[in-house]
Amino acid sequence: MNIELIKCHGSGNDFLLIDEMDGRITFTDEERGKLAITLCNRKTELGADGILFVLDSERSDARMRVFNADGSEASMCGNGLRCVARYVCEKLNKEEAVIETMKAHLQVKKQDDLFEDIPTYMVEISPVSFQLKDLPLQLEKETLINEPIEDLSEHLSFTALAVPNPHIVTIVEAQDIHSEIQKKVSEYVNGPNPLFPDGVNVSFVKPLVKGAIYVRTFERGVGFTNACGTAMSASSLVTCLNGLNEKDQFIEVYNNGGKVRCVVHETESGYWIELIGNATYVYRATVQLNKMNDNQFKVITKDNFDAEIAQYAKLGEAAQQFIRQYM
Ligand SMILES: N[C@@H](CCC[C@H](N)C(=O)O)C(=O)O
Repeated sequence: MNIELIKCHGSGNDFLLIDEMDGRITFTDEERGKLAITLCNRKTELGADGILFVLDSERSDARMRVFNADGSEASMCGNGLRCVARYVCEKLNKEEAVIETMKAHLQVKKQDDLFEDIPTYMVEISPVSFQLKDLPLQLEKETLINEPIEDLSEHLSFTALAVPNPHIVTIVEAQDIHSEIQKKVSEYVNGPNPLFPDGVNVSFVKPLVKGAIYVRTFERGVGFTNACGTAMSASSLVTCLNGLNEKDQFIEVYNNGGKVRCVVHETESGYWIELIGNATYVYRATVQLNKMNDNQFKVITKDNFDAEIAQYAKLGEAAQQFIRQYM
């Protein structure tokens, strides 16, 4: 079978986007997981952090399902949702839309370009929960806010939250960002362990100046990525709770793939976060897939979005220059 796909990224967190909306192509869940393992493999011509499947939705404009590179399905993906937002808005010729995800129907909206000629979208990150059962994190307490987790580290304090995929966030000094500790902690909580039966995304946050933070994330089901949208949203919220940033104000979130902008809101029903950033297309490809032969595949056509790639490289360089001043 032939599959048409778009390689895209949000802050260098890259995905293969496959449209199942028009019914010409559809997969079972088992096939989606296997496809993610095969096509996301970095040793192949494609390679990505995950696959975004775009499907029809009964209530919303479209539905997104996200599979990590290891074949596991995630309940949410912020950077991926921006790419899906662009794809769906352009397909339906709309400026805004609602996308169904595993646990919520979320607003997405085209924004003014974050940087010259960079297609930019806002996506809603919600619901947010601090209940440990929602991650899950198996500790004898209901929440964990700025507290050590004995098995992980003697000096780090973590906040656990689901947005709604699971995250732990710690605010650190530059030396912790550059040390091996994040890798050690992340591999522990994403391997067989008594605390996180489903694994967890692990973010180290370094405040840069008021209104600007740097976030590095080890993603469940992937490993270290250039950026993780839900993690940057969760981290922005945690910095507000710690008095480092303000609600309802822009927080510039720098990462190894560029930067996004978050705004934390609190309403009667809880917190939600605006995640604003690029939705960049890298190439459009046709892939010939042999399902009968272990998903072996061949890339038949590949058309690069050269102008978009070049423009994003400028944003990436400006972001890295900013980070270097403070780290
Ligand atoms: N990269 C994503 C999150 C993808 C899912 C995550 N690895 C998980 O398993 O929860 C993002 O941008 O939010």
